[in-house]
Parts: sequence; structure tokens; C-alpha cells
Amino acid sequence: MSTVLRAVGLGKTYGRRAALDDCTLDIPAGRVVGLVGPNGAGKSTLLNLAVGMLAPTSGTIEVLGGTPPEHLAKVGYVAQDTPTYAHLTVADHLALGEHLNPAWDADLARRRIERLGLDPRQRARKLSGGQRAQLALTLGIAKRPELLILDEPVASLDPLARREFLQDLMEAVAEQELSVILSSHLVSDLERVCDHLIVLVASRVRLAGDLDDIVSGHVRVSGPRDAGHPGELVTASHTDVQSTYVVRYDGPIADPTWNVGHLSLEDIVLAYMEQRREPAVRELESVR
Ligand SMILES: Nc1ncnc2c1ncn2[C@@H]1O[C@H](COP(=O)(O)OP(=O)(O)OP(=O)(O)O)[C@@H](O)[C@H]1O
Repeated sequence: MSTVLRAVGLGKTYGRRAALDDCTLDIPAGRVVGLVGPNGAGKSTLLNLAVGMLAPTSGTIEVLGGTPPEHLAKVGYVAQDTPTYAHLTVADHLALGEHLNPAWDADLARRRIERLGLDPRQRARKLSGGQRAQLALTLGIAKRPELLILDEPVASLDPLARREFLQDLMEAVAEQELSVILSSHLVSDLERVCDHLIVLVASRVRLAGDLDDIVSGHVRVSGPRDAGHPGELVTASHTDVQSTYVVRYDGPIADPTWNVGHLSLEDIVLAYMEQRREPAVRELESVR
């Protein structure tokens, strides 16, 4: 299986502050990868490193087998706030895309713009936020990239526009051989479109894996206070008599000490986000 993004010990600091710390990742090709984490976690930093807009302070990153921005022609990037040129028309944007990108698919771009009902003569500043996001996605897709990177593309969209945007993205994934890395705060959206998830909290990768494995590999257990816990601890909460843990645990828990509960993907992501002021999960003690 080929890899679209490989990071080893990747770090980026601003002054003495780490925006991304010791990030090791291996993202397989052909996946739609969700990147989630609280504000300031380092998501945009990771994506900017992936397109070569930032240089690492430590470690290495490879995208499509090269050091960014080596293969930038094969990478589509829609930055946060889906930037477009305010004074250029929709048609100007397509012409610019054609001029700048050797593999530009003019037919695909025109058909998408028609289907979206965008007026080619309209200036970008007069488009709604949703229309601008769709225009930016069109530019990203028509480039015919091998990897499409989207930094919070749906943040400003209403629920309907969000759904349409994600449907269009999924169509593009189905039609083209495309890998996607998509950052968002909306776990339910990511759950709908992604098959792989990365959770970034306080500059560190806390969790990375296929969605199915993540959901099947975590449970909530509750039992007598301070009786320890099975598996690897993610978070704990206590009352006077009872402890409840979210743990990483693969397989059935037969021990009658524990009441075992299912966790949704959102529950799991939130549990990792709760760790933001605590040590990384691999440093936590696991009792079994
Ligand atoms: N140019 C910069 N100079 C100094 N610090 C920066 C700069 N860019 C980002 N940072 C810091 O790096 C950290 C990570 O920022 P980043 O934008 O990657 O987070 P994010 O996860 O994308 O956040 P959000 O969800 O709010 O977009 C933050 O603490 C931020 O303040």
C-alpha cells in the first residue's frame, strides 16, 4: 500500500512555543482522512507543512514520496476560509487555474460551475460563503490532484450547503483516484465522509487510525472506585463510590467488575480532547 503523507518526529515551533510536536504519521493512499482537534491544536500547521508553506523545525515530512513543496503540482490545497480573489470573476478563477496547473481539467471545472448554478461573470466578493467554498473546491478538484488537502472548508457553511459540499467531495473521490485530508471541528461530518481519522491535541497526535478500528477499539467501563481499569486509559472520572473510564481496549471484557458501554466516534474524540492538559496517552499508566 502506498503512502501519501509520512511524517517522522515532525515539529514546528514559533519562538519557544510548539505548534506541532513530535508528529509521526503514515497516511495510506486512497483514503479520506479526517483531521480533528481543538482550536490551536496544530491542524493548519500540519497542513501547511504538507504543502511546503511552512518548513519543519524538526523531523521530516514526505508527501507523495517527496519533500514538500516538491510535488505541489499533484496536490490540491484549499486553505482555511477558502480564499478566492475578491475582484476576479468565477471565469477568471477558472482561467487562472488552467494557466497555473498542467493537468487542469477545464471540462470538469465548467460542468461543476454550471451544475452549482454559479454565474461565470460574478465577482468572488459577491459570492456567498458557500458559493466561495464551492468555487475553491472546484479549483482544487479540477487541478486533478493525487492528494486534496482541505483546511476547514465547511466551517462557514449552513447545514444544507455543508451536506452538498461534502457530497460533491465524495463524488470527486469516487470519480478520480484521489486521496483527501480534511480538517474540521465537526466530527459528525468527518464520520460521514472519512475512513481514517487523526486526532491532534495540544500539538501532539493523540490518535490515528481507521474509523472502524477506532470505534471498535475503545469502550467506556464503570465499576467500583479505584479498582483499576482494563486496557489503556484515555480519560477517567470518579464519584465517591464509582469510577468511569474511557479506555483503549480491543476485544470483549468478561470481568463482571465492569459495566461496559459503547462509545460513538464523537465520544471518543471528545475523550482525547479532554486530555489537553494531561500527559500524552502513551505516557499514561495502563493497568491490566
Ligand atoms: N504565524 C504564527 N506565529 C506564531 N504562532 C503561530 C503562528 N501560526 C500558528 N501559531 C500557533 O501555533 C499553534 C497551532 O496553530 P494552528 O493554526 O496550527 O492550529 P489549528 O489546530 O489549525 O487551530 P484552529 O482550529 O483554531 O484553526 C497555535 O498555538 C497558534 O497560536
